[in-house]
Amino acid sequence: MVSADGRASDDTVAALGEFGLIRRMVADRTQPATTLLGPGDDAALVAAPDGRVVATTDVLVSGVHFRLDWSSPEQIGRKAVAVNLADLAAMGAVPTSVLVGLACPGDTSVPLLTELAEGMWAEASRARAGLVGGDVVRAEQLVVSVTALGDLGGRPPVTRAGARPGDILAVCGRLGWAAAGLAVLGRGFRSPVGVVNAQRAPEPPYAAGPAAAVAGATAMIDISDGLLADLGHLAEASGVGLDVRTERLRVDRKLVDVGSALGADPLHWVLTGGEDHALAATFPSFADLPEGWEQIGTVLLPDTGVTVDGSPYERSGGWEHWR
Ligand SMILES: Nc1ncnc2c1ncn2[C@@H]1O[C@H](COP(=O)(O)OP(=O)(O)O)[C@@H](O)[C@H]1O
Ligand SMILES: Cc1ncc(C[n+]2csc(CCOP(=O)(O)OP(=O)(O)O)c2C)c(N)n1
Ligand SMILES: [Mg+2]
Ligand SMILES: [Mg+2]
Ligand SMILES: [Mg+2]
Repeated sequence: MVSADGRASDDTVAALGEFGLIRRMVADRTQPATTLLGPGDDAALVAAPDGRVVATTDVLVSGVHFRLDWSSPEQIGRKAVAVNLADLAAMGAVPTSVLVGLACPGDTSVPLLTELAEGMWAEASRARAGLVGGDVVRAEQLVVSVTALGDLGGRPPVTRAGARPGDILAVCGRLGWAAAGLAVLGRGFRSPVGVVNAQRAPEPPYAAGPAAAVAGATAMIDISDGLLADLGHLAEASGVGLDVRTERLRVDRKLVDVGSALGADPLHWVLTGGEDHALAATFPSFADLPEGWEQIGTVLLPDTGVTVDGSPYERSGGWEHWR
C-alpha cells in the first residue's frame, strides 16, 4: 500500500497516523457502568465492584495464532478478546474491562484495523465488558495483545489448585472443533464452515465459569492448548491425578465427518485440540454439576498424572510454543 513515490496511500495506518487511528478505533462507543473513565486519558478508571480485580493477558501474533488469509479482521478481533475473557471465566469471574495493545506495519489498511477493532468491541460488549484503553505501535507484523479485568462478585477465585481425589472432572463447551478447523484450513480448504469458524473465533461459555464457582467447583481451567495439556496444569497445581474416560467425551458428528475426509482421528482433536476455550473443572460430586457441564472423568490420587481410560496418552497433549 506504499505508492511508487514512497508515500503511503490514503487508507494505510501510516497515512492516517497514530492518533487518527485511535480516534477511528474508539469513536462513538457505549460503555458499561464499570467504565468510570477511558479511553483517552493517561490511564482508564474502572470500578471493581468486588473490591478485588482478576487480571489476565494473552498475546496473539499473525502467523502463530491467526492468519489474515484465513480469518476476517473482525474474527481476529473477536478471538483476541474471547481468549482473554475465557481465562477470566476459568477463575469464576465476570469480565469488566479489556485493554488492547496493537502493533502493525505502516502499510496495514485502515479498514482492516477498524474491522479488527469492531470485532474486539463486539466480543467485549457481548460479555458486557468495556474496552477502556490500549496502545497502537509500529511493528514488522500484526500483533494483538489484550488484557482483561474481571470481578468475582464476592466469591473466592476458582484456582487450578483445588481439585481433590474423589472429585468429578467435567467440561463445558466444545472440544476439538477449532483443531478440526485448523486442520481444514491448513490443507487449504475453507469448509465445513462450522469447524473453520470455530478456529477463526471461539465461542467460550463465559457464564459457565461463574456458574461453576457458585456450584462449588474445586478447580477450573480454560482449554487453550488442548484438553490433556491443560488438565496437566490443573493436575500439577492440585497435586492430583486425572483420568479422562473416552466413552464420556462427545465426539461431535461434524468432527467425525471432517476426520474421515482428512484421514485424521477426531478423538485426537477432542483430547488435544486447543482454542475452543471450553472450561474444565472439578466438583465434589456429580450432583453439583451446573447445567451445560458434562462429566468426563474423575480425580485420582496424587501424582498419577493425566491418563486416558487409565493409560498415559502416547501423543502430545496439546500446543506448546517453540515445540
Ligand atoms: N511473561 C510472563 N510473565 C509473568 N507471568 C507469565 C508470563 N507468561 C505467562 N505467565 C503466567 O504463567 C501462567 C501460564 O501461562 P499461560 O499458559 O499463557 O496461561 P493461559 O493458558 O491461562 O493463558 C499464567 O498464570 C500466566 O499469567
Ligand atoms: C496460523 C495458526 N497456526 C497455528 C494455530 C494453532 N495454535 C496457535 S496458538 C495455540 C494455542 C493457544 O495459544 P496460546 O498462546 O498458548 O494461548 P494461552 O494458552 O496462553 O491461552 C494453537 C492451538 C493457529 N491458531 N493459527
Ligand atoms: Mg496465556
Ligand atoms: Mg489463555
Ligand atoms: Mg498456551
